[in-house]
Amino acid sequence: MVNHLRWAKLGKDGVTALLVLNNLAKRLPGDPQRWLFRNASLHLAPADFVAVMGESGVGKSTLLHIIAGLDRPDAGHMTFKGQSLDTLDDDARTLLRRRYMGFVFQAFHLIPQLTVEENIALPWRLNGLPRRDMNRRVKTLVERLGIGSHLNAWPRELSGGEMQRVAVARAVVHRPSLILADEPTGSLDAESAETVLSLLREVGEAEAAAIVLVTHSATAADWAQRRLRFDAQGFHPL
Ligand SMILES: Nc1ncnc2c1ncn2[C@@H]1O[C@H](COP(=O)(O)OP(=O)(O)OP(=O)(O)O)[C@@H](O)[C@H]1O
Repeated sequence: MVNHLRWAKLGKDGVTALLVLNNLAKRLPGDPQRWLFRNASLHLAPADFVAVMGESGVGKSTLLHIIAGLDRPDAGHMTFKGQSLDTLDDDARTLLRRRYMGFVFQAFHLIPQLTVEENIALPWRLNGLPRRDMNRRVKTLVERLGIGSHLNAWPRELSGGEMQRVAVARAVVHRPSLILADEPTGSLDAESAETVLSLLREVGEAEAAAIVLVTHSATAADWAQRRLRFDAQGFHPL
């Protein structure tokens, strides 16, 4: 037990881990006799930027959901900021996710009843961060992402690429420690994709936030410091 905790807190180079996945496994949702993936082990330090590639359906989104506490593994262990996630209940996971994580969902998941500005500001408000700094933070992000003229629009009025950039702004607005981005450039042209990736990298550097970027794009993956392939046997260096 002591050894496990020591390993969880310190990487091989002695850097304190932000996130440690230790042999995570998940059964196939529709066929629990079979494994979707096994042996998923990963060590992320603050400011790490990792790209995860892999065939469609291997479980990359499922893995991100597990890291965020939106799904549970069927085996294995996880620690975040040195704390074991294995025994946390759903409320505690929600609090941890809200404060320390930012998630860019593949399907965006913007809230249709909120404007663009309200969607982006939501994590800021939910965390009770100082209101006086909120508008400036949102404005900086939307201008950087080229969606500044849509602040008062409803999500249904946006193109797919605009929705995706709103989702990116919402994922980073509260300066999370860990950004989980599921295909965050999938709906974007090359120039917008570059804007999004440079913003993610900049936020990562400024806040020492770690980034897990799931992508099918080799160009997008090139922005990361480390590239990994994910399959039914876990992670492999690319
Ligand atoms: N809620 C669910 N119910 C049933 N099956 C599911 C559910 N969620 C995911 N799956 C299945 O689990 C497998 C992994 O899905 P997942 O979305 O994690 O893969 P992925 O690697 O992210 O794929 P892609 O690259 O296409 O986004 C797929 O076979 C999918 O059909």
